[in-house]
Amino acid sequence: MAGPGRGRSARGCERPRRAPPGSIGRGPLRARAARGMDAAGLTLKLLLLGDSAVGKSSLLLRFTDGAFEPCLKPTVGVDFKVKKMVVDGHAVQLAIWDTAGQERFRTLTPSYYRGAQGVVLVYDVTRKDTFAGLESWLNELEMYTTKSNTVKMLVGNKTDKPDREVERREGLQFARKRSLLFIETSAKTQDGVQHAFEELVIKILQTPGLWDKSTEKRGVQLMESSAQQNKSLCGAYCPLS
Ligand SMILES: Nc1nc2c(ncn2[C@@H]2O[C@H](COP(=O)(O)OP(=O)(O)OP(=O)(O)O)[C@@H](O)[C@H]2O)c(=O)[nH]1
Repeated sequence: MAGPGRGRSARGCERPRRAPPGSIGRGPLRARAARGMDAAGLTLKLLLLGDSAVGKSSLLLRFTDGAFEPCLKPTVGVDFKVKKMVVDGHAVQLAIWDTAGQERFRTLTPSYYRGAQGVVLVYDVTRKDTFAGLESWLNELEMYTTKSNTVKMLVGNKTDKPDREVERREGLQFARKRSLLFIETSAKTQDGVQHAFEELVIKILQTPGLWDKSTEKRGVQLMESSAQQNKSLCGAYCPLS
């Protein structure tokens, strides 16, 4: 059965994963938080969730660096990247958390979820088990999320591959049933990737109470030591100094 941490491996390559230039990478977190609002405007916390190897890190890499790596190793613990964008005239800074799909690498679960305004829930359209696992991820989300109105987007990834096991209409149906935004993507060809994050941010900005100043005090400092990852993950805001 699929679900948090139970997805089968679908990588087929073992080359070590390198952090791309400019990335905060999979090692120690190097970001420092300041205040909730800064010159870049508002900072929003987004999470990537889904079974192992569905392409969460690849979507993040494509979105933040415009790159794709055919051989990525599993995320261990948590990765974190920042991306600035202007959406509907609003300058926003996205603090995007990439979580490990494999259970054995998931050590900080409740902290990931705290204060997230948006969640990208990813499955692989060529692996039915990752689609079946969505319910477990939604249950986990319900258990740990601290905001009742967190915006959720369902993403069916790897549409470039020929061996599809989940049809678009199945994804759409599931998303409708669970009140999720929905889009299909390919991190490889970049199809739909920018659109997915833009739509999510637009919806967050349209949701009253999700990003207003009352949550500004939640900003915390992210330390350089990897040991600190356990203790000081972001709240609603994670601005960098
Ligand atoms: N063809 C194709 N391959 C992809 C796509 N997205 C990711 N991959 C490949 O799928 C494998 C797994 O991708 P990752 O991005 O590491 O998956 P993940 O969900 O972050 O995995 P965990 O870190 O274990 O949770 C990698 O070898 C990627 O290159 C895609 O859109 N198309």
